Amino acid sequence: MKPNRQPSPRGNHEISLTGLEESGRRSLMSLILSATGLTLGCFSILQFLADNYLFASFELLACSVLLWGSRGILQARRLELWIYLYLVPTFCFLIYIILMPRASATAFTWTYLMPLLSYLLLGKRRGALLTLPFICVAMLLYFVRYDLPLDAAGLIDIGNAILCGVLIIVFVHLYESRRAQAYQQLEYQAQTDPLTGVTSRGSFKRSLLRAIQEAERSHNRLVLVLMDIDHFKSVNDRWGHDAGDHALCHVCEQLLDRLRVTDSLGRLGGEEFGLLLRNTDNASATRLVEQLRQHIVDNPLSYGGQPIALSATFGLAEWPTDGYSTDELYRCADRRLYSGKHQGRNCLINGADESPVQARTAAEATRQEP
Ligand SMILES: Nc1nc2c(ncn2[C@@H]2O[C@H](COP(=O)(O)OP(=O)(O)OP(=O)(O)O)[C@@H](O)[C@H]2O)c(=O)[nH]1
Repeated sequence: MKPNRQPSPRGNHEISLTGLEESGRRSLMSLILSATGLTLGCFSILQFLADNYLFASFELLACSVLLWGSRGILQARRLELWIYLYLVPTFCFLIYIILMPRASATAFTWTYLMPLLSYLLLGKRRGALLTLPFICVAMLLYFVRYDLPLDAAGLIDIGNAILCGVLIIVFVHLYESRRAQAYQQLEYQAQTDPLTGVTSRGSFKRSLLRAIQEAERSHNRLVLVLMDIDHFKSVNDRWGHDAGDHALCHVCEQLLDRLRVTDSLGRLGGEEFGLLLRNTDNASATRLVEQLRQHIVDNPLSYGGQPIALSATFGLAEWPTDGYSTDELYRCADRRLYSGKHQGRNCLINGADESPVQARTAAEATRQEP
């Protein structure tokens, strides 16, 4: 029943990846920076007590930078770059504490943080790519540094260290795969109207905002069209709610058949839809919407072998002529849509005089007749 095709790319998936997922990563990164900063703060006190002043001062400095960064990262522009700038020096430092002159024999346990941090902050693929070389080097250096005997006790020590590291990597890899899948599903559900499969209201409005921002930069025009199916209540009343649901999907299919891949279609609620037509002006959009309107009329829904006639009314607003902000543009298209409803439905209103395009076209044709 769902239309299986949406014009693509819709822009919304991009938004989601840098939206839901990124905001999660951002707050996680902030938390990790605070935790690392506080840990280093504690260690700097211990280093001071151990008269290791140089190291203590370095840790205190790093602690201040990290605590400051934990706030800054919430607004930072290039999140991924900052993640690498945090992870690579941290991993180098974790390796260094295995090698430093008076290092504790248990210092290598810190290397187990590597897979956790990189998978959580970079995801599965990039997390694995960053972790593996660092953890291999760390293990190698540890074994060289401590020269473990190859008797039973030494082999058990080596086995413990390696097995624990491998298990952490496997678990974190599995966890991150599941988490990424769950995020994708969540994003899809948040962006998609479950009945028709077209973009949801929230996602459509975000697309409109982004399209306006892009149009501001590129000095292109764009058109917002609001569409409402006519007398939809009587479809439900006469044929039943299931027929109404089929009618909604059917209309979406008719629209998607004709839209360009750069256009977007969203369900704004009930039987009202929004069309976002990028890089186009009022005149070209009017031609397209007229075709869409006619296409819906010409293709009634076949339900249980019976044809159900459908039609829709459209209100069109062009950016920036009819409104500059999303709200202004939306209000203008909405006013025209309801003006079309009052003027008899099954029509398109595209201009300030608020008369249906069809009526004007027919009047012009009559005037041109000899
Ligand atoms: N089947 C079905 N009906 C829905 C859905 N969402 C809203 N509706 C129905 O859509 C109908 C909308 O009715 P009205 O707002 O009166 O609009 P209309 O009958 O289309 O009249 P006009 O818009 O003035 O042409 C209501 O009966 C809602 O119950 C849905 O998801 N499925």
